[in-house]
Amino acid sequence: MNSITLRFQPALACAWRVKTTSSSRRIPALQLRFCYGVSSTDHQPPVKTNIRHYCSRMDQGQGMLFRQLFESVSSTYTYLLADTETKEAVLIDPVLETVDRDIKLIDELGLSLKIAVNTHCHADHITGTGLLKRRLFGVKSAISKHSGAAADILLSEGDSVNFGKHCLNVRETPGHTDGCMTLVTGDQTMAFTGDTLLIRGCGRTDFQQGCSKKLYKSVHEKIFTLPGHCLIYPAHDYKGQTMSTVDEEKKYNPRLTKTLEEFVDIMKNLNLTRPNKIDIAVPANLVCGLHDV
Ligand SMILES: N[C@@H](CCC(=O)N[C@@H](CSS)C(=O)NCC(=O)O)C(=O)O
Repeated sequence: MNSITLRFQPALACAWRVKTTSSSRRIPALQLRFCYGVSSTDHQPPVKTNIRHYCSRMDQGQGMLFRQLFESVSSTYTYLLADTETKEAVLIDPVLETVDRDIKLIDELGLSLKIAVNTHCHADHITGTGLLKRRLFGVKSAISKHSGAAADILLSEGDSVNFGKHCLNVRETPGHTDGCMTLVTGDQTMAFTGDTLLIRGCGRTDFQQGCSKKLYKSVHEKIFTLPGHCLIYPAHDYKGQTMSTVDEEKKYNPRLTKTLEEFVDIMKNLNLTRPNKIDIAVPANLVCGLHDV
């Protein structure tokens, strides 16, 4: 079992003492444009999303800061989690175009970003991980070892990503891709499901290493076995939904409440168009979103 503990790494601790504040860790670089727009999937009505920069939800009362951030072109959620005492932070699924926003927030909150983790090798947008590594001193990238992507930390089942007194435990949930993971907080109150489980939906299984049987098994064995009150935070939502719970999805998910055979049939007939950016996003994400990082 591989535990990525941030607090006690001597090399990093030394680096932090030299570079005392999070803003001093910044490396000035690219000016990125914010993109706002309209997003949709084929089978869902388009939703105008340009009024929402991000939504937020604060603190479970356990000394954990939590923010849900939104990128409106790819309808991607990025999640910022931090220990309110040590200020160590983790970012889940950052997007290239919103790196400036993320760095600004991290600075404003006085946090020190330690790990930028991707729940899988995304096909619809380029990850912000590489640029974050370039812009913020000491940030490590992380992704599943089954993703085939390069990163500083290659995660697998049972590993944990620690930030201060908090942690995210890795559950491998293949199906949308082979390297999909769900990250679960130590107290099992929050699960970051990537594209494995979406709110009242799930990730498509028609490209990369997609397999609907694997996805069904992953959801039923690794997510639906979490406590019913565990909050579900997906990597995308195309309808403005922000969160769900295990109990809700077990009851109301129109795909995953079906039998395996019915599910496979539903997934075969989604008829979704290929993501617009797939041909640039996948090769870029295999190298952390940027070459030479
Ligand atoms: N139109 C978007 C892509 C939308 C899409 O395919 N979303 C994926 C997750 S990102 S690879 C998905 O699994 N959707 C499942 C669903 O039921 O919508 C674009 O061009 O980027």
